[in-house]
Amino acid sequence: MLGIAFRPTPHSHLRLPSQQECCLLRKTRRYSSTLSTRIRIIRFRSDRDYATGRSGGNKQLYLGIDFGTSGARYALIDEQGTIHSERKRNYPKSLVGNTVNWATSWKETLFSLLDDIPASYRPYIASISIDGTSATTLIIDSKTGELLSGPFLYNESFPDALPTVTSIAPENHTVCSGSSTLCKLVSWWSSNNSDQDPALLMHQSDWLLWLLHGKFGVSDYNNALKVGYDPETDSYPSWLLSQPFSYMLPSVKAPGTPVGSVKEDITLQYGFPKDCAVCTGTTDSIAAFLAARATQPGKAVTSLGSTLAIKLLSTTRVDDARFGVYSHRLDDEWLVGGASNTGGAVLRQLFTDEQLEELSKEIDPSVPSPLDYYPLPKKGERFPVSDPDMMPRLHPRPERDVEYLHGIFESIARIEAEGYKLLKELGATEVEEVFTAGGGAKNQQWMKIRERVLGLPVSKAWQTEAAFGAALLALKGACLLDSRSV
Ligand SMILES: Nc1ncnc2c1ncn2[C@@H]1O[C@H](COP(=O)(O)OP(=O)(O)O)[C@@H](O)[C@H]1O
Ligand SMILES: O=C(CO)[C@H](O)[C@H](O)COP(=O)(O)O
Repeated sequence: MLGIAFRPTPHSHLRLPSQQECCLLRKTRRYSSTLSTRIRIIRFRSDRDYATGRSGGNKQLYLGIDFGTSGARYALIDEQGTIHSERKRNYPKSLVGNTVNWATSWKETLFSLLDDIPASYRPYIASISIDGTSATTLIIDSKTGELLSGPFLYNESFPDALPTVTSIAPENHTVCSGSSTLCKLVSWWSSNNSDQDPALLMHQSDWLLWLLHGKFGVSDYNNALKVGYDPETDSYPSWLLSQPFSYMLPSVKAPGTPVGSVKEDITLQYGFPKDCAVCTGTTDSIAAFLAARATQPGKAVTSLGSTLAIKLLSTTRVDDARFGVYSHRLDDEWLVGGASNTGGAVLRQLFTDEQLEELSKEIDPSVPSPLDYYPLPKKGERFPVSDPDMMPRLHPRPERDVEYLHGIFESIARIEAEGYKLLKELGATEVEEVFTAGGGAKNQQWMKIRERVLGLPVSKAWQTEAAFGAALLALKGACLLDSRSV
């Protein structure tokens, strides 16, 4: 599968603390391992710094890899946030019978992307992190690493497990949704617990990182949220630890925490430094939030990828499974939001990216569309309505495709607006500005439609690729390692 090659061009925007500043921060022990502190430091840099793209001349590079719904991409940055190389690959369709063998496809994509990194950069890669789709779950043999079951994808629903999950978890807990990781685990357990060697639950990014560092069962508190991990107490709750399958749960660290070095055979094959660190990851929509560099409560990021995931920085935590609302931890603040199944996947069923681009030019975003759809790629919705049986609504289809597309954009914008309205009603900090990430961020007409429907400033995020956010986690992990060695 040919990737789409980007020329390795330095983008001089993000001004991260230079090596010297990192050392100073560490020496004064003021340096917080929290990422929001790091992003705040970045934010307070003057625009002049960004404009001049001052390069620290730093040789160390940090690799972030984003495993989204339709494809994966990497970003290779330095401490100044300059992107030295980036590349995207769609997933090869590794079929087993008529079904896609996702684990093989992701593994092939991971090592193809490592192959894509220019060899001249590889000896300088100090650390790596990977983000993946949330609640995408694999059941692994904890002795051999063999895949016992799954992957169960982020939007797959297991209603058979809901009665058990709702009987053990607190009311309206995040796990009380058919697509939660815990429902996937309970569904598997109910039909496999008797005859399996010690099995282990891994999330997509945990598993991909394990391929690099070789240590079983390490996750992060963003990916572990939907299996029941409590990011506030930074522990699994007793109602979960008391379950017979609790031995399958991974250990949990903060995103961007060093787990180990890249395995020797991989460092030799690719020419990475022998101490290249592999750091815990996060979910794709949180990586997109990190990339957008929003650091004040009230700022939000909408990831317009195959799905529509919203993340609002809030001083208050809000969780309510009735509506698919949950709060992720971002160091000492909360990312409140949810993920709808609407979004780019529906668009891709109807139009090619080229058609989207051409038809969008004919849309007048200032004129509301009278068409009222609920665009879904198939049955099932997670947020702002949690209903595994909700059917797509994409009719009547007008004669002209441009009118149809306008109606779909407007309808997705209405779902986005409903999502932010719901978060406010549930007590989250009120949204005041929305940055846009993902493939949909390139569409100016859609951006204007969203701005009109949301009644808020809506703009393209400063970095629209989640891979950049994952690279920030790799940078955080490298700084943590340095601070331990000071
Ligand atoms: N010009 C465009 N306008 C709106 N949406 C677009 C445009 N180009 C691509 N997309 C959408 O972007 C999505 C891919 O975005 P991406 O962030 O790569 O998704 P993911 O990471 O979820 O796979 C596709 O579903 C596609 O429909
Ligand atoms: O829609 C998705 C795939 O792109 C994921 O669900 C997305 O990661 C949102 O989950 P979270 O809010 O936990 O990050």
